[in-house]
Amino acid sequence: MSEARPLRSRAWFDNPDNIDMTALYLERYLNFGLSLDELQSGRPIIGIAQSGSDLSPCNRHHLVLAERVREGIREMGGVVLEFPVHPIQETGKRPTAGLDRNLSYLGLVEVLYGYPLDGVVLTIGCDKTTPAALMAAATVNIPAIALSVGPMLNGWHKGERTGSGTIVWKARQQLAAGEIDKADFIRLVASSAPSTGYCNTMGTATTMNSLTEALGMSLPGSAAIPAPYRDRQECAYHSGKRIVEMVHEDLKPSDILTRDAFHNAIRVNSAIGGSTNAPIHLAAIARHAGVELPLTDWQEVGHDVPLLVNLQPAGEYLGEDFYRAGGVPAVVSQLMSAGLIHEDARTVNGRTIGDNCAHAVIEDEAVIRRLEQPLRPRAGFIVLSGNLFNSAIMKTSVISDEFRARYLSDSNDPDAFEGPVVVFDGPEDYHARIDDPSLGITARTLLFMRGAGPIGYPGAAEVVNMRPPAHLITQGITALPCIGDGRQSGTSGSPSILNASPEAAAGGMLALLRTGDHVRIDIGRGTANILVPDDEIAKRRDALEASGGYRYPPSQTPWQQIQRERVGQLETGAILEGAEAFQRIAQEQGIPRDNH
Ligand SMILES: CC[C@@](C)(O)[C@@H](O)C(=O)O
Repeated sequence: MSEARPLRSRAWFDNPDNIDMTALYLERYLNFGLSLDELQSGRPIIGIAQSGSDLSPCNRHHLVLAERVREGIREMGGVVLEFPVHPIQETGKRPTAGLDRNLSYLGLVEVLYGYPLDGVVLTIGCDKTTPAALMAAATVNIPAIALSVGPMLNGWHKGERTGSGTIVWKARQQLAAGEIDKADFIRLVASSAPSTGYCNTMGTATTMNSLTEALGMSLPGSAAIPAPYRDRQECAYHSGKRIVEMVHEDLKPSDILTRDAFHNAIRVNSAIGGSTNAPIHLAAIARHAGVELPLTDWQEVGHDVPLLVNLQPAGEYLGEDFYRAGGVPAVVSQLMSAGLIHEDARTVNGRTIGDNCAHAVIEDEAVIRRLEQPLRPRAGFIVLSGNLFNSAIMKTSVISDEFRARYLSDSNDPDAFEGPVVVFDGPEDYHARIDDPSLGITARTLLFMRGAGPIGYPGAAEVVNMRPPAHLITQGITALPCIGDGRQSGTSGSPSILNASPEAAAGGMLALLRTGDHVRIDIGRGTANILVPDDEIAKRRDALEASGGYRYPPSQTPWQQIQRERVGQLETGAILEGAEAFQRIAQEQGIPRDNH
C-alpha cells in the first residue's frame, strides 16, 4: 500500500515549515499520554465519531463497540481520537429529533474539517444519526466508514413478536378501543425493547443502516447484525482495521456515493419495505455529495421493485430474523439476478457491491423471499402531486388488503378515492379532537395533518399516521387515509400520504384546506387534488395572507429559529439551503488556517 497523498494530520503534528504551531498542536494531544512517536511517525489519525451516550439509548452500545474499533485501528498502525457527536434520540428528543439532524451535521462537518483527522469511523444507528453522519462525511470528503450499532433483539409478548414502534401504534388502538388498560399498554410496548440497539422493525433506523450498506458506506453484511451479538463486536474490529487501509488508499465518500449507488439504495429500500423517511435522508446525503437525485427517481427507479423482506411493519418478522436470513447481501443478490443493481458501484471494502454480494444466499425464505416469490410484486413509493402540494409520497408496501378493498375497489376507477376531509393543525389538535363525535368521522373520511413540516413543527414531526376514532376501531376500521405535511415513523404500517411539500407553513395549499372540503386522491395517476372551485381557493388565499399567513407556534430555542430560517422542504431533503454549496471541503478548501 502506498500513501496516495500526505496525511492531512501532518499539517498539525509534523509540519517542519511551521514549528511554532506544530509545538502548540502537539503539546495538548500529548497531555493524556500519546507520544511524539505516535503523532509524528506518519501514522493515520483516525477519528471515532461517537454517537452513543445515555441520552441516545439506540446508539449507546457504540460506547462498548468503540473498544473493538480502537483495536482494529491500532492493529493497522493508526492512532485513535474519539470524540462525541451531538446526540439524536428519535424517541427522546422534543419537539422532534428531526430538528437535530442538520445540527449534528453542522457540528460533525466542523470537527472533521477543523481537527487533525485523516479518516473517520462514523458510528451510526438511530434514525437521523445515520444521515447526519453521511451528510457530513460527504461534505468534508475524507475517508469514512460507517459502523452500525445494530438493532435490538426481537421483542416478544405472549408468544408473538412485538416490534419497535409498530406495537406502539397497534397498542394505541387497543387502548383507545378499551381492549387493554394503561398498565398493559406500557408492558406491551416495553416488551418490544429487550436489549440495547435500535428499532428491531424495518423502521427508519434499520432502513437507513441497510441503505448505508447498499450505498457502499459500511462493510458488506454489517447492517443487520443485532447489537448484542458477538458478530457486531467483530464487525467493529474489522471496520477499525479497514478505515486505516482506506486512508492509505485515499478511498473517499466521493468515490462511493455516486448516482448509481443511490439508485441501488432506492431499489434496496423497496425490497426491504423501507421507511418513508428514506427519501428525505437520501436526498439530503445526495445533495451534500453533489449527486442529482430528484424525488421522482423514487417512483421511476424504485416503484416496480418487489417486496422481498418480510419484516414489520410491511410483514411479520424482526431484526434477528433478518440477520439470520442473510441481511442486505441476500437481498442485493436477489435484485442482482434481475439486473436491478448497478454492480460496479464501489464500496468501503474496496470491492464492488456486485463482488460483495454475488454469492450471498437466503438462509430463510420465510423472512427473505426469492425474487420469483415476492411478498408483493411492486413495493416502492409512489410520488403524488396536484393542487394540494408539489409532491408527497406513499409507501405501497403497507397498503393492506382491507384498505385496498375499502378505498381502491371502485370498479370504474380502482386506483382513486375521494371523500370529505377533517383537518388537524398539529398533533395536539389531533389528540384533543380525534374522538370528538361532532367531527362526524366515518370510514370515508380523509384525515389531514398540517403544521407538521420542517418549518411548522420545526424539524418535521412524525405525526401523520393518525389512528381512526375509537368508534371506528371497535367496528374493525383500523386505518383511514392520512395525508399531511409532516413525516411518519418508519415503523408505522399506515398507508399515509406524507412529506407533502410545500408545507402549510411555507405557503402550501394545505393551509387553505378546511374540514368538510372534498379531496380526490388518484394513486394510479399520482394525483391529489382539493375539489374546491378556483375562485373559492383564491378567496381563501387572500384571507389567509391578510391575516398574516398560516400560524404555527413560535421558536423556543435559537436553533429552532435558525433552522426555520434556512431549512428547505422535505421533498428536497430538508437540508440547510446553501450548505450544499460547500462540497468536498477537504480537497476544495485545503487545510484550515492556524488557530494562533
Ligand atoms: C418510534 C419512532 C421510530 C424510531 O420508530 C421512528 O422514528 C421511525 O422508525 O421512523
